[in-house]
Amino acid sequence: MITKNPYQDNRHTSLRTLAMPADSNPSGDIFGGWLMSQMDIAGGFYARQLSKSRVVTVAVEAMTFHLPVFVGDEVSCYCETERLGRTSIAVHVETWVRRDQLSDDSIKVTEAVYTYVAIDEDRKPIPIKKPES
Ligand SMILES: CCCCCCCCCCCCCCCC(=O)SCCNC(=O)CCNC(=O)[C@H](O)C(C)(C)COP(=O)(O)OP(=O)(O)OC[C@H]1O[C@@H](n2cnc3c(N)ncnc32)[C@H](O)[C@@H]1OP(=O)(O)O
Repeated sequence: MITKNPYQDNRHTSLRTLAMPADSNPSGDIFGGWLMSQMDIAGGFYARQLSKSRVVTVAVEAMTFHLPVFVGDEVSCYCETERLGRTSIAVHVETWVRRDQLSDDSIKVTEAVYTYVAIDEDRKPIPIKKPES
């Protein structure tokens, strides 16, 4: 199902890459684990930028694979803050793919909520400064 990608304006783009043959299973579908890894990196960039500190992933919730990803798909991960805690940030990550390079049509394939914790040099949680509104 092709729908309008609400993130098309690139505001929340945290990662864009290409699904390669080495990322696929013998049937030609892209491994879910590869996608989860890309989404973790995307959410990590987002959380790091927001917290201005090193972050580690503490939990992944509500992982849903809506549709398969194929070799050659342009894969984009988009991030939004789901919840900002004292030392943690929950990031809603959506993954959309584009198959036809000549079209702007995109398909939402995966979404999940990744939670990151800001840490110091001793790997201890540290408070995240609230962004000024
Ligand atoms: C331009 C330059 C570029 C530089 C280039 C940099 C690249 C940058 C991008 C790459 C980004 C890669 C992103 C991947 C990052 C990993 O892959 S990290 C590897 C996998 N993760 C780990 O190894 C983490 C292992 N776990 C831990 O070390 C400890 O559990 C933690 C995370 C430090 C937490 O320690 P803790 O003592 O449990 O802390 P605690 O005070 O109880 O809880 C801290 C917070 O976590 C929350 N929390 C704890 N458990 C949970 C849970 N199960 N669910 C939800 N929240 C939880 C608590 O509620 C609390 O939140 P707040 O209420 O403070 O907001």
